[in-house]
Amino acid sequence: MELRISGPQRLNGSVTVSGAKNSATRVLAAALVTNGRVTLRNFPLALEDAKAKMSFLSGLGVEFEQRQDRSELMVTVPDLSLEDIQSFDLPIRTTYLLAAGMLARCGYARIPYPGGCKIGSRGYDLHMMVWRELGCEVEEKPDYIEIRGRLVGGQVDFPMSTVGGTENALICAAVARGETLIRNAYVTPEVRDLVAFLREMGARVKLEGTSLIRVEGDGALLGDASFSIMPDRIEALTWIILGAVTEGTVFVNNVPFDTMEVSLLHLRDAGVDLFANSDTVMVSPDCIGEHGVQPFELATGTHPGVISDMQSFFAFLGLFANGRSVVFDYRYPERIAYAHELAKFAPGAIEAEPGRITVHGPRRLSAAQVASTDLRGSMAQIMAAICAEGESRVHGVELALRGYNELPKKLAALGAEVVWRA
Ligand SMILES: CC(=O)N[C@H]1[C@@H](OP(=O)(O)OP(=O)(O)OC[C@H]2O[C@@H](n3ccc(=O)[nH]c3=O)[C@H](O)[C@@H]2O)O[C@H](CO)[C@@H](O)[C@@H]1O
Ligand SMILES: C=C(OP(=O)(O)O)C(=O)O
Repeated sequence: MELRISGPQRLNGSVTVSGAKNSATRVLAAALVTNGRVTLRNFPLALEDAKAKMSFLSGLGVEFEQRQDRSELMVTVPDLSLEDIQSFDLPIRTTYLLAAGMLARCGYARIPYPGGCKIGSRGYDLHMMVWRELGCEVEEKPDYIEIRGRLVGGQVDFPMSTVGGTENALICAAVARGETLIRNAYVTPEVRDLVAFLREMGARVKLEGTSLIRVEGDGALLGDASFSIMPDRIEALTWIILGAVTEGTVFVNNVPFDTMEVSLLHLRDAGVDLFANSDTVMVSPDCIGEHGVQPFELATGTHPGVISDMQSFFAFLGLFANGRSVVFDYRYPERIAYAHELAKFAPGAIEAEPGRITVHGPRRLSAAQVASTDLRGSMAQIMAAICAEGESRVHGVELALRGYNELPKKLAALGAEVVWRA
């Protein structure tokens, strides 16, 4: 899918941040461990990653009911049928989170190999470690990973900060028989959301500090739950940065400030002074002082710092800064393919090498034809096209739709004139 955009465009209007992709898609998998009915509010129903997971789960017999107008999703899980899975083609990252529900219901699981954005090495050995530590056997088959056994409590020691590993261990432990201790857990805001959801279903999860989690399970499925997905901090930052540089007045609603403090601090340090109340940010030309956006240097890494998924938006902001900005990414040093595409809007302004992107600003952007390489990179390219002089084409924007709920509607609400081509 291609997006054609004639710029530069000044954006005005208001946009409401949706439920977080990196919570909703996890909570959806965790809903498999209930024998009750789950109602998910603030659920990003149009998100491609959520739709892909729902479609796979429908094939296993999971029943969904949607209320589009209220962003609600009702989930009921009758018995799962794993023998008839026709295709294991599910190109999203968190397939491994489906294992807990399958194991708890069927005594075995068959899950697609984890996909997701191609942003460098993304192993899954720690997931296999989780299943094994909790009493199961794991076999890598040609088309899927098979896990067999009954989940029993155990001790999971992570050798590194892993979001996915922590989530997997949590969901498995919630339906395992006995106590599970998760050490060196990595508790991000989205992981906290998952913990809150598991508790809502009746799981006994105790956080001791931020890196030790104790889960008490009795080997049974959990109960009913009604839960509201947290707003997406990455989406919030996207609209704030876009609003700040397009010289209109943009209101961003439903901003989860407490989950993105460091990112907002970096924006302020760069001279972008936001107007904010309890959950709304207003950005207008007045937010940027008379000396313009200031160059900055920052490193993405683990929470509460700037996470890697926000990297491309800071690189984009660097194009408007008065001088040389540097963005380091220690977690995903190979996450630079998009930067080569972004550079086409300002030849010579961006140097990308593994782990480090240098941006020489300020630059007037000119139209370009670019290819999406990953979700956040695709969105940064759309932002650049809105700011660039002339008609740009961004190819492969289905990657952006993986992570931005109702993107066409939101761009239209901000007055962006864009043409979507299949
Ligand atoms: C710590 C971190 O920054 N996590 C990010 C990671 O989460 P995601 O959950 O995808 O990845 P993890 O946090 O689990 O993994 C972080 C690192 O550990 C490695 N690893 C992980 C699991 C495993 O079994 N073996 C293994 O080697 C990965 O290759 C990766 O380099 O990507 C997401 C999408 O960009 C981001 O939203 C998360 O903020
Ligand atoms: C890379 C991302 O997601 P995933 O882990 O689903 O590929 C992201 O959300 O930016």
